[in-house]
Amino acid sequence: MKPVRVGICGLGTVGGGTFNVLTRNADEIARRAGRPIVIEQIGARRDNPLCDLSSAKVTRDIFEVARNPDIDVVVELIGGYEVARQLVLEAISHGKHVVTANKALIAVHGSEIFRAAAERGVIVAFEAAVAGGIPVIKSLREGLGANRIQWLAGIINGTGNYILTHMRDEGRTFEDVLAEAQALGYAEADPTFDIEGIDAAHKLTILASIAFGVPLQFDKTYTEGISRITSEDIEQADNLGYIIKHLGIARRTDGGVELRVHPTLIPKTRLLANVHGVKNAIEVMGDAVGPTLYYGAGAGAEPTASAVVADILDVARDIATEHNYRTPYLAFIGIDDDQDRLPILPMERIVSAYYLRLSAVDRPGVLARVAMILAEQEISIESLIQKEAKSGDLATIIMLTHAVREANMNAAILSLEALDDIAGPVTRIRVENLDEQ
Ligand SMILES: NC(=O)c1ccc[n+]([C@@H]2O[C@H](COP(=O)([O-])OP(=O)(O)OC[C@H]3O[C@@H](n4cnc5c(N)ncnc54)[C@H](O)[C@@H]3O)[C@@H](O)[C@H]2O)c1
Ligand SMILES: N[C@@H](CCO)C(=O)O
Ligand code: NA
Repeated sequence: MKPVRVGICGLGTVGGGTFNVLTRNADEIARRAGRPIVIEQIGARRDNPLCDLSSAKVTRDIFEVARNPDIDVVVELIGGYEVARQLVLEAISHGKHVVTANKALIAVHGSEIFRAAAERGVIVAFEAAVAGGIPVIKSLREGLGANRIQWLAGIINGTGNYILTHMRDEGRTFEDVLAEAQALGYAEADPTFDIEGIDAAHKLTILASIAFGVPLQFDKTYTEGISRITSEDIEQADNLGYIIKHLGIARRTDGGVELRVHPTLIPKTRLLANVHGVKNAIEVMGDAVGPTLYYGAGAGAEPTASAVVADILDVARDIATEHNYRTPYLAFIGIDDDQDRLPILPMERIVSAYYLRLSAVDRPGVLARVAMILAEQEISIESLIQKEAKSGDLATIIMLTHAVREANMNAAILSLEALDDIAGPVTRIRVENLDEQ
């Protein structure tokens, strides 16, 4: 059987892992693909010391790989937006299938890329782009194909989860744990993408597109990072039975789709609350199957390579198929129905429960005034703790509320902050209550 010839562009963490997995497991992979998969050429600025390149053909020009007539599949692992976009479009225009781990590229330029691929009859596969080694794209596209997806919620950034876990368990500083995550190859080239939720928003955009058949709309995804989470909030959440995680939530409602990434209190009893370190997990609720959970390593050289190579395998199996009959990689391609027009909801229209932390002057009537403001906005309190201030005359009030529209909560917070009794800004963290809605 004719081999499938692969060109790898970018030989960093994921590129190196992909080279090593493809080389080490070549026999097994060939049996599964029904034909050998060979690395025909590598485009890299520099060699990777973790790879034995003694019999590899290496070029410093990645575009040479995209144009190489002896290559069937171009694997884009350079990251970033513009050069990656040009490289992928160049490969497609030369009739090559593409495998990429680049969520930024898919979330922002995906529509253009998938259209070009559909016109040329080639595949663009991106399993590694979301939650690293976890086959969540495959699960959504194939395994859950019968379902109307109601919501999905996931810890989809390994670096952020690694930081939250080690800060909480070992009391280490944010900077210290981030440096470790970078050294382990988990972080993006610009780690603010991880910390500020941009990377998770890229991934959520992709998941929502597949789950709900809506176009990729990264710019409409609400994005809030973890850099303002304090150890006090982590401790208070803990006392109340919750763990704070950085969650991406996509939920279908009658009015549209909620698409949001933010720190979230999750009850400790939920499986998602027990996903630690670089591990990711995505819970998907389908109307037929009910809740399902996908768990595994969300970043790292070989876990991510596992997904890259699985996509190469898929391409190898698919190569003989007439392209008009392929399952589109994003659900919306070729579909023009109502789902295409489901809007992404502005944040004011999402519904969530909340954790609030306030510093209040410790004097009679304060709680009544706080309760009045919440009542005016139809916010019902689920539990309330008031703690003596360590010094001075301030008390800390911690509240959990029932679910309410974000617009009502915004209005309540404005009124609370305007009270003379309340010192400083009100801390608000959303609480995961998808099962109750
Ligand atoms: N690291 C992870 O755990 C992980 C997991 C999932 C997805 N990803 C994605 O995989 C991609 C690669 O990430 P990485 O962690 O391997 O990054 P990396 O920085 O380790 O590797 C990128 C490599 O590409 C090379 N490169 C960049 N531009 C080039 C050019 N024009 N010509 C030649 N070489 C070029 C760089 O020199 C570098 O070696 C990114 O899109 C990232 O978001 C990474
Ligand atoms: N920087 C990303 C890599 C995996 O996509 C993360 O930490 O999750
Ligand atoms: Na994946």
